[in-house]
Amino acid sequence: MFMILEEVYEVIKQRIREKPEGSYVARLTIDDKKTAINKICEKVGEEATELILAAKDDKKDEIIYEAADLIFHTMVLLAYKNIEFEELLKEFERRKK
Ligand SMILES: N=c1c2ncn([C@@H]3O[C@H](COP(=O)(O)OP(=O)(O)OP(=O)(O)O)[C@@H](O)[C@H]3O)c2ncn1[C@@H]1O[C@H](COP(=O)(O)O)[C@@H](O)[C@H]1O
Repeated sequence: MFMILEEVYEVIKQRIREKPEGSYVARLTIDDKKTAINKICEKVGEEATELILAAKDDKKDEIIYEAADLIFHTMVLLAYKNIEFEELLKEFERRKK
């Protein structure tokens, strides 16, 4: 089940690399580095706010939807910074008690 995150991460990396037409990730990352990182960070902030609002409204479906949006945009940020998914997993492993 967790494999899906890794699969999406690989697609995100491919979109950043090849910038195919019609790709949301390509649209978010196509500009010069400063603009791209600003656009990605703005989405991360926006999705975090939407998740907070959903949590406060106590609407389970919306919480799940907004959490997925936030995780997705966080993955775009990590991939754009050339961080491997494996490196994120290792950090969780390191924290495991
Ligand atoms: N998981 C996602 C995913 N989650 C959310 N989103 C997009 O993130 C955006 C969320 O922003 P908002 O909630 O603000 O909605 P919006 O108003 O439409 O957003 P904006 O266009 O204004 O930025 C939407 O446009 C969603 O389509 C995603 N877009 C793509 N993916 C995955 O990423 C892969 C690559 O996508 P493309 O780059 O589009 O090929 C796909 O195969 C999917 O697996």
